[in-house]
Amino acid sequence: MESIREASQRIAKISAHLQPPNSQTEESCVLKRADCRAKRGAPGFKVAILGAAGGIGQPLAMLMKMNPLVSVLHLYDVVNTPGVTADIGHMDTGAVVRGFLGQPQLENALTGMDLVIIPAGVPRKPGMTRDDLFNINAGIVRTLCEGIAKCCRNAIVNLISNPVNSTVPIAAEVFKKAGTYDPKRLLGVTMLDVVRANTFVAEVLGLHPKEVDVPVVGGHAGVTILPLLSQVKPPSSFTPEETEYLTKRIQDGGTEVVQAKAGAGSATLSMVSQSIPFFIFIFYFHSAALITKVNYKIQT
Ligand SMILES: NC(=O)C1=CN([C@@H]2O[C@H](COP(=O)(O)OP(=O)(O)OC[C@H]3O[C@@H](n4cnc5c(N)ncnc54)[C@H](O)[C@@H]3O)[C@@H](O)[C@H]2O)C=CC1
Ligand SMILES: O=C([O-])CC(=O)C(=O)O
Repeated sequence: MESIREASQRIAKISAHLQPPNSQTEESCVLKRADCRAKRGAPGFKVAILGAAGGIGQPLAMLMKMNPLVSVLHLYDVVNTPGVTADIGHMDTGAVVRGFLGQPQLENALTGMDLVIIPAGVPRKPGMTRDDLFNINAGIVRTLCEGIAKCCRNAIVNLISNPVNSTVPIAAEVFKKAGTYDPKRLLGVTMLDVVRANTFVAEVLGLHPKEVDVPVVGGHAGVTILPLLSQVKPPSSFTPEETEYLTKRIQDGGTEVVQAKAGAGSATLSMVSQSIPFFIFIFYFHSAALITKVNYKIQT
């Protein structure tokens, strides 16, 4: 009869793929990556998501894996990246997916990246302002940006972690200290304010949201969010009541979701919904150098 030890070994071997020794499951595979006919280096952008196992990180990773402009996708988090990487990695789209778990793997996650997107950190709970997240998220963003300055100094950096009004300046200071700061390559992601503004204004005007374009300027917290209702396309006029309602709803949109989720986090799906158009915009208009690189790769 099979000993308990042998049975345990056999079960461990069969289920090895469920708990890869690290995010790269190479050790547990019969066929090594080097033996595969598909080689790396397909044309496209190399994208890292830091905080990839979270409420924003997971759907964002899925959409990035579906994006034909992305050739390599690195998923980094301090928890759960093996599972998310295995899941996303089974999608039958072109990008090569690799997972990285914990601080010791941060540098590998960042090396060679063209675009780094950061939703790492804690979301707020009902009763909190975004500023209440500062003490925790500032330190997280600082550490991640120090890694970026060291490992991919020319990458475009998109900060999602709140308070965006403060995490962007923190990142700027880290990059200035490292001598890598380029204001054109550091962006806070506030697209959600535009998404909400288009939705709410369209509702008031009785139009489809895709027919409406509402410019929103300023920051990403309460009264710093400034919808320019006088500049709405198509040109529209609003009653004082409509102006007050729209301004308040757009400015408090994040709080509306936080309260509705009742402690289970903040906006994730609406946040990610416009990410692909936003990041395609970034790919094309914020980095001529990257586009040149991709064109070059496609031609060779
Ligand atoms: N800019 C915007 O429009 C929006 C920003 N946010 C912000 O995005 C952030 C993330 O939100 P969710 O994804 O909902 O939160 P979440 O808690 O679901 O996910 C955050 C992820 O970050 C990871 N993390 C924590 N410390 C880390 C570290 N040192 N290195 C790498 N990863 C780390 C966590 O393990 C977790 O997987 C929050 O700060 C939230 O306020 C949320 C919605 C909209
Ligand atoms: O409000 C929050 O905490 C998350 C956020 O930034 C948003 O939904 O706009």
